[in-house]
Amino acid sequence: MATAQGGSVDSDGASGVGGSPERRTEQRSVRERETETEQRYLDHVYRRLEVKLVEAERLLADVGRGAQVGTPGALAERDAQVFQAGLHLHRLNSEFEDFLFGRIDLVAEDAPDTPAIAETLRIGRLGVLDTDFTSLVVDWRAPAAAPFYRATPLEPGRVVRRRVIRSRGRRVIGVEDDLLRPELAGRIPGGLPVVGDGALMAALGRARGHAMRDIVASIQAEQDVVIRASARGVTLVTGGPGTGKTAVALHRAAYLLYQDRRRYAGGILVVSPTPLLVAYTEGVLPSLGEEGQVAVRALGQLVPGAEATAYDTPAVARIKGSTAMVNVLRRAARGTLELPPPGGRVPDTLSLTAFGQRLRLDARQLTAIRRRVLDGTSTPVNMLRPRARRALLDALWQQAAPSARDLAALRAAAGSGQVEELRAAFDEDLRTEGAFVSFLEAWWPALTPRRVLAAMADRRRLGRWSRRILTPEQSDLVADSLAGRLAADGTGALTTHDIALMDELRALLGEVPAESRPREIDPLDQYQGLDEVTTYADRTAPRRRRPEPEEERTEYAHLIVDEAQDITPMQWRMLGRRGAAATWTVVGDPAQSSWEDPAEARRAMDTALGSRSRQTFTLTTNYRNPAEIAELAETVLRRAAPGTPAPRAVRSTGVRPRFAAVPAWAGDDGGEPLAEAVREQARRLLAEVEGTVGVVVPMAWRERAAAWLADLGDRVVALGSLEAKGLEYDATAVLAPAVIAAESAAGLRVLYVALTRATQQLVVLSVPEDSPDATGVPALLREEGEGEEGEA
Ligand SMILES: Nc1ncnc2c1ncn2[C@@H]1O[C@H](COP(=O)(O)OP(=O)(O)OP(=O)(O)O)[C@@H](O)[C@H]1O
Repeated sequence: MATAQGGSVDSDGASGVGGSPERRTEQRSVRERETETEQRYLDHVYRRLEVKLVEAERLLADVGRGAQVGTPGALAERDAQVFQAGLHLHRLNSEFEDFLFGRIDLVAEDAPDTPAIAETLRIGRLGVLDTDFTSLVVDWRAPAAAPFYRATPLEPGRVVRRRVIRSRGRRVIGVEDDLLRPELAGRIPGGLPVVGDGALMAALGRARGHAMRDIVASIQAEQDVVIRASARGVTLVTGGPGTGKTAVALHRAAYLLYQDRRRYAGGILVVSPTPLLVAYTEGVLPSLGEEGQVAVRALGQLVPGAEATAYDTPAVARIKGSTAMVNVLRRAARGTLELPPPGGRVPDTLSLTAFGQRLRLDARQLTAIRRRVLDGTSTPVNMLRPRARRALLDALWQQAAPSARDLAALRAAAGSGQVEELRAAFDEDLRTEGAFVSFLEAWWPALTPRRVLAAMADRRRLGRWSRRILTPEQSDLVADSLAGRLAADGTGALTTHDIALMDELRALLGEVPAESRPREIDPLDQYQGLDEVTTYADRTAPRRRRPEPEEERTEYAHLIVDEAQDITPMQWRMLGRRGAAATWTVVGDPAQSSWEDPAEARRAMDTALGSRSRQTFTLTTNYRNPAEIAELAETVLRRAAPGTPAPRAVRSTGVRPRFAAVPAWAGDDGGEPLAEAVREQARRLLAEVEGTVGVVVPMAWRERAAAWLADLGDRVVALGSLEAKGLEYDATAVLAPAVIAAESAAGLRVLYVALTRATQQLVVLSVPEDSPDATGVPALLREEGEGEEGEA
C-alpha cells in the first residue's frame, strides 16, 4: 500500500492481509518479533528513566536541606536548583506515556549505497542518555531527529527504514514501518523486516475524541520544515483545511522552546479564535513536554478580568472589528469623562476657600480647562489627571494670588523665590484639601474600559461620538448590541469583538498615576521572606491552572496566531500590542475567512507585523478529510474563493457524503419535525463511527440544536457555523447550507469550513431554502450548471 509520501511499504511479509494461512502466520510472527525487540529497548529506557527520576527527587530533597544553611546566597541558589530539578521531575512524570515513538535505521554517511545499517536512533519526547552517556533516546526536536521527519522515498538521505512505535504505558502495542530504500533493504545482511502500512495512515484512521492529539510520531516532511523554520521575523503558513496548520503551529511552539529556552522565557502566546478550539488543542503542548511558558488563549480571553461569553451578529462584528472603531473609541474615552458616574452627578462648579478667600470656577471655566488639558495630546486619558489637577490649581491661583502688579513688587523686594514658595504653599494646601480631592475624582474620574463601553450603549451619545466615522445605522447597531448586555457600570456579558475594543480602550485610557512616590526599596527587603521561598513545583501547582488575571503577561517573545484569516483589524491591533518586540508565526487559510473585507484585515496584519522579515510556507496535503468529502467541499470552494487550489486529500474511505432533505424550521414551537429529523441523522452517524459527531447549524439555531441532541450522549455536539472553525469530528452533519451561507457576506467561506470538519462521514441536511434536488443535494453543492434547468 502507498504511504502519504509515495513510498512503498510492501514488506518482507509483515503487512497487508491475504495470502496463504502459512504466509499470514509468518507475517504475524515478524510483527511479534519486531514488537518484542522494541519492548526490550523500551524496558531499558524505562529503567534508565526511573534512575533519573530518583536522581531528580534526591536533588529536590538535597537542595531543600541546603536551605537550612540560611544565607541569602544559598537560598537563591537553592531556588535555582529546585527550579531545574522540579522542571525535570515534572517533565519526566508527564512524559511517561508513549515516551519513545520512533526509530530510524541509517546507512553510513560516507557509504550511502552500502547495504549495511551503520546507526540506529530511537526518537522520543525527551532526550535520555545512558549511563555511558551514549544517546538512548533522541529528543524529537534535536537536529539528529530531523531525518525521522524529513526522509521521503524520493529524498531518503541516510534513512533506510523509519519505524513508528506505539506504546500504552510501558507496553509496546505495535510498530509501523516506512521503507525508504527498498533497493537496499533486501541486501542488508540478516534482512530488515518491515511491518505495517506506515504510521501516518494508522494515525489518520484512529477515532477522534474531543481533544486534539499531537502528531509527533508522524509529522510529514513539509510540516517539519515549518516546525523547524528559523524564528527570525515572521513565519507565514498557509494551507487548506486539514493540512495540519494548527498541529504544526503547536509543535513549533514546543520546538522553539527546545531550541532557545532562554529567549522564550519571555513567553509564547498561541492565539485561537474560539474557546472551543482552545479546549480542543489545550492538551497538545503538555503532551510534548511543554507548558508554563506557553499560553494558549482564545481571542476573547486576552484581556485580564474579562472573558467573552456572548456573540455579535455578523453585521455588528463587521463594524466592531473595523479600524474605524479606533477613532470612535478615542472620542468615547474622552467623552465619558463628562458623564455622571452611575448613580452620581458631575460637579459643574468648584468652590473652595484658600488663603482666606472664596474661590470659584464655574461650568464654562471648567469646560475650557478640560478642553485645554485634552487638546493636542494623545496621552491616555487617565494619565492626564495630574495635568488636569495642575490646570485647576493654575486657574484657582489666578483668582487667589495677589495682582500681577503686587507680584512684580514682591519679586523685586524679596526675590522670585518667595513667589514660588507662596505658590507651592497654595498648591500644597489645596491638593490635600478634601473638597478639592473629591471634586477632582468626580470631575476627572478614573475610567475603565467597561465604563466607556457602557457609555457607548446610548444611541444618541454614540451617534455623537461616531459622527462622520460610522453611518447612523452602524452606530445604532453597535449601541444596541451593548445596550442589551451591559449595565451602566459596564458589568455584563461581553463578546469577542468587545474584548478587542476593551483592549484598545485600555491603551487609550491608561492607568491613573499613583499620587505618592513609591517607597524607597530597602536593599535588605529582598532577602526578607526568603525562608518562605517557593519551589517551581509549588508555583506550578495545580497543573495547567489558568493564571489569575493580574498574572497574565502583556508582552510575549513569540506569538503564534492560528486561523489568522479571521483576525479582525481591531484584533490585530490587540495582538500587535502583545508582540511589539516579538517574533511571529502566523497560520491561516484565506479561503476559510469569515471576515468580509480581507484586504482591510491584511493591512491591519501588516501594521501589526511591521517591517519584520517574512518567510512563507504553504502546506498542500489534507490529512483530515477523505477524498470523497474533500471533493464535495471543493464545489463550494470554487464559489467561495474562485481560483484557490484545494489541498490534496491523502486518503480515501470509499464512503460518499450523504444527502437528506429535512422539514423547514417552523418557528419557536413548531420545530419538532426538524428536530426529529436532525436527531435521527445524528443517531445514525453515532452508530456508524466510533468517535465524535459534530452537528453544524446556522448560528441562530445553535442553542435549539443543542437541546435537540441533549439526550444522545457526549459523543455528539451541536455547533454554530462560526464555532466549527479549526475543529474536527469523525462524522459531521451540516444543516441548512443555504442558511449558513446567507448569514453574512462571507457565508460561503463559512460553509466551506463546515463541510471540511469530518474525518470519515459527512451528511448534508437541506431545508427548503436549500432548494434540494430529488436526491436531496442542495443547490449550493451541485456543480455549476448541473440541474439548473430543472430549477428554472
Ligand atoms: N502528520 C500528521 N500525522 C497525523 N495526523 C496529522 C498530521 N498532520 C495533520 N494531521 C491531522 O489532521 C487533522 C487536521 O490538522 P489541523 O487541525 O492541524 O489542520 P488545519 O490545517 O489547522 O485545519 P483547518 O484549517 O481546517 O483548521 C488533525 O486531526 C491532525 O491531527
